[in-house]
Amino acid sequence: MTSAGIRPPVQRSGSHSAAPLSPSRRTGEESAAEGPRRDASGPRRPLPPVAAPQAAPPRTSGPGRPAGGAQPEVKSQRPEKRMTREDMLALMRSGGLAAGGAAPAAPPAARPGGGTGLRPGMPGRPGPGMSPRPPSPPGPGGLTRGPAPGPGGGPAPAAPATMVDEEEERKAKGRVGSSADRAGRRARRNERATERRVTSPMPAAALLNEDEENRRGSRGRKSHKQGAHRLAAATARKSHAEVDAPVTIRTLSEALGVKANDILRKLMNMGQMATINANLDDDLAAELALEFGMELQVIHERTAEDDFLEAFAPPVESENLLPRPPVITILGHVDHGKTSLLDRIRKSKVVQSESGGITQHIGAYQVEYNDKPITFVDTPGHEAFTAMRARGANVTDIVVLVVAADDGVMPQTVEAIAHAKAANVPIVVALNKIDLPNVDTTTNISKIYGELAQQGLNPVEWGGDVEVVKTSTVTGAGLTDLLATLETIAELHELKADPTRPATGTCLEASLSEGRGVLATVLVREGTLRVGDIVVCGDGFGRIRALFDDHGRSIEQAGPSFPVEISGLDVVPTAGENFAVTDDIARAREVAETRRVRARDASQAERQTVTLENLYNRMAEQKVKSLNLIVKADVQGSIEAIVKELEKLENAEVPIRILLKAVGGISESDIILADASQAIVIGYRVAPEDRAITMADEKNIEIRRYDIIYQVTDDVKKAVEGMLVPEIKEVHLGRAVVRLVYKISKVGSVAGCFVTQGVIERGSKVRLIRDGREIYKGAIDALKRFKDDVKEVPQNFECGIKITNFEDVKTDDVIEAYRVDVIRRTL
Ligand SMILES: Nc1nc2c(ncn2[C@@H]2O[C@H](COP(=O)(O)OP(=O)(O)OP(=O)(O)O)[C@@H](O)[C@H]2O)c(=O)[nH]1
Repeated sequence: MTSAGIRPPVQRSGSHSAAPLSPSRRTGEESAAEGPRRDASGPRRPLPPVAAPQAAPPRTSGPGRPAGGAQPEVKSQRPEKRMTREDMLALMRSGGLAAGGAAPAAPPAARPGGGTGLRPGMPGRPGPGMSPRPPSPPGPGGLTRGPAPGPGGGPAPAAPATMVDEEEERKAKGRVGSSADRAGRRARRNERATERRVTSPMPAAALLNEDEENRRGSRGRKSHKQGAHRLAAATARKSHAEVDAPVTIRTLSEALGVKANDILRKLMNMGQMATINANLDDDLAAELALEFGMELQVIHERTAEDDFLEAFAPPVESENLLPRPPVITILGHVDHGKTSLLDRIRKSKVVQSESGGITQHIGAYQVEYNDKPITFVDTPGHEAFTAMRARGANVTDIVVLVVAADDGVMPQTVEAIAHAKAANVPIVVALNKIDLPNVDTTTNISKIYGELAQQGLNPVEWGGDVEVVKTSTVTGAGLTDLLATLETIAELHELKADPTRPATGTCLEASLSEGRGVLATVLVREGTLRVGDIVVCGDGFGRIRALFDDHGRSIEQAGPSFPVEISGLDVVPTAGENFAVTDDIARAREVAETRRVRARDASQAERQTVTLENLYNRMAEQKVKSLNLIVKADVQGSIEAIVKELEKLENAEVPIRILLKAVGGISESDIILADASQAIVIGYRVAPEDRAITMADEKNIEIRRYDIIYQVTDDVKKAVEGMLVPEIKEVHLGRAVVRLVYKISKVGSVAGCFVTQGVIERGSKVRLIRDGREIYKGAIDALKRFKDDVKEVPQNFECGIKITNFEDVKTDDVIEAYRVDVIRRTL
């Protein structure tokens, strides 16, 4: 098989929109998107002793605060500690509240007189207590006044910095000038800082920069540098990013503005290891981007094939859609009369103008019934039928299942049923050879009806929905009924196509003929194929030199559902390949050549198939919609027992489809069916044939062998449970009211908050409530207490909150924090 098999019809138009975050990698209760949270099952931890006022170091008016000194400003013994303006400055200084940012090593001096910088009633912010002050030199103790950071806060990591700082740092790195130069630069910076102090109505950020300069000593330079990168990443955050395909960790890191190491860490959390230059598939890249709060668009260069594949877009409802003939495939057990049935139908129902003996030229033909054509595809058996489907070419609208009345349902009948069911097409049973004298029309037929019903084909006569037509290819009995039934079913399905489009369809068979070159029998599905059309078929292309119908007559054009033989392709395509007409020979060549290259690559690439373990992922990716099983067992009794047990696992959300249940070893046919149907093969006390093992290896089909029934059901149950959409439970954490909003350049709006209830946790989800109405839903990007990143802030404490991608936060807004628990469901 080449990469040229039928592909999904609609292709991207220049770019590929990243898929939404797939739940595939978040099994159970783990979900990185939910951010850090407590164990859903465990009781909430007691609030940390963040605010123990007794423990608070005393505050002094100077930068250095000797331990145990007086604490004149703090009169209240309440656990509440209001965050002062200095605190907030320190908070911003520490990296503007960037997630993962860290506290600076040293804060500015504490404000004499204290003050509650976050108090809403503060006159004309900044008020007296917040009057801009030049930064003080760092001192021991810094702003660690009041409650120490909660246990979650931990030791302050490396300090982040602003983009400006990063720029300075960059300059500093390449510094070659004299100390005089540096002094000059510093003077200019101080000048700018003074200007800012004078003119800025909200000098916090300005102060931050200046103070950053001041406190940046040789010792702090390294940590600053680390912090600068971190902040650069954080501040560069946006809600949308674009990256060219193929995406690597490196290019993704650049596009998102986050460190490659952080991406690698996320990947590791997902259980995947990668190197910085490893290619990521688009979905994974998008998922990783979402982990950093960004939507990712992967830009793919548009190729000739992308344009070409647009031809396969499904027909749009339009006035051009006209009824088309049904395409029928005949399947059944060996010797039950498939060929005879086809011959008989053809001989008796060929177009009247046909004269003389009938020679079947191609593997498909049309007959007319009630002046309407019906197309029959003459495939050599259900394996070919399924192999074609495995290539994505589901050419059949209806299957006629031939069952000999003297023989009944046989192993290959069962297989044929499975293949037809897997193709999801209606089945009409032709109960053949009813002319045979040993066929008792009552006993034999009701026995066969029972066998059919056992296979899920309940005859209409028994109140089911499967039409069974009694036929004889010897007498011709029932053939007209069969055609009438097929016509009715086709009408019910309203099969339509647009004959005005450029033709597309499927290659049914192909060969190389001496003198005539490459000949391919194709079935037109949409549009009209004409002599002279430029065609790409699989990895071949060419201009159609001649068209022949199923009687070998040269024709000029062929419409929907019409089988024709074409000549003019440059290479022999494989049965099941698609074809499409294009108007540009250069593009046709380009597409064909690209496909040849891809075919070579694809043969080396690993196939993505379904296993019991990866079912959940595949389902989440919408690549699998049910659990498809093929059950082969030693005896009928085992099958019945397994099926009965599996029925107990039935549920509406994850249908279990047993495509085939049969006695006997696992054959190649089973593997082909599994391949085409994304099914898992279950062998109960049976072994696979050698060729089946080889094929299963080649196609990466999972064969699971058991000898105890409960092991089968246990495994299947686990798989079904894994496929159930997990329960999403929202857990309220706490509320905080916004008392003051700081706009910090390159960081954005930081809400100075007071926690009124519960606890606010870093990484929790939030709702922003204004005047009783929810106006935004998002997540906490950073949570600070004074200068420190903290894991959580309990009731009656102040904190700084930066909400991811939200700048419109206002005083008196309420921030409601919650977490989302993803609970794995069981049956
Ligand atoms: N009496 C009787 N014999 C039939 C009928 N249909 C087919 N046969 C005979 O059954 C035998 C097998 O018929 P085929 O048409 O070759 O069966 P098949 O299913 O195509 O067989 P394979 O191609 O080998 O899978 C032939 O000898 C036919 O003449 C029927 O309706 N009545």
